[in-house]
Formats: sequence, structure tokens, C-alpha cells
Amino acid sequence: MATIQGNDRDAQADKEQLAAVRVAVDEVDEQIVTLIARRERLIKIAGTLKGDDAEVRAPDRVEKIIEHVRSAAVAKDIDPDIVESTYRAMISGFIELEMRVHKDNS
Ligand SMILES: O=C(O)C(=O)C[C@]1(C(=O)O)C=C[C@@H](O)C=C1
Repeated sequence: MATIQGNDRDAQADKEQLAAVRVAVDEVDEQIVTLIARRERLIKIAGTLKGDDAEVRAPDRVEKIIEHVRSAAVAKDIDPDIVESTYRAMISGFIELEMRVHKDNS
């Protein structure tokens, strides 16, 4: 009878563990998208409250947010550069959304 031995068993265990890790990653992604949806609702409201395009883009506010999330990353012992680049990409998308909302409201 064939049995799984040595390296084969390790490879099989790694595959199973990777599958479990991917299930957990998918769950985290669901939670992140839920939070992004909440953030989007707030950004849309902000877009109706601002006076002009410069106020929508608010570069000083963006830098404050980046500073804040970098500190939060350091406190959680994760890479602040990954958090910063994620936030810059996300905020850039939200600025375009907020610009559209602002234009529709003015
Ligand atoms: O804080 C604001 O004023 C927002 O509108 C939010 C937000 C963001 O997505 O974080 C969006 C646009 C501005 O450039 C700054 C920040």
C-alpha cells in the first residue's frame, strides 16, 4: 500500500495550511471591503460639505491621515510603508469620487 512519506507529507501539509491561510485572507478582505464601504459613505457626505475643488483635494489633510495611519501601523508592529502606499492608492480613488460628488452638488 502506498503511503505519503517525508517530503511528500510536508508538501501536503503546506498545501493544506496555505488553503487555510487563503480562507482567512478572504475573510479579512470581506471585512476590509465592509470598512471601505463605510468610508465611502462618509467621503460622499464630505463631498457635499466642501466649498471648492481645493477643499476636496485637501493635500494637508491627506498628509495628516498618512502620518496617523503610519503611527498606527508602527504601534501594531506592521510595515508602515505598506500601510502608507495602500492608503495613498485608496485616498487617490476617493478624491476622484469626492470630486464627482462635489461637482454634482454645486
Ligand atoms: O478628510 C477629508 O476631508 C476627506 O474628504 C477624506 C479624504 C480621504 O479619502 O481620506 C478625501 C479627500 C481629501 O483629499 C482628504 C481626505
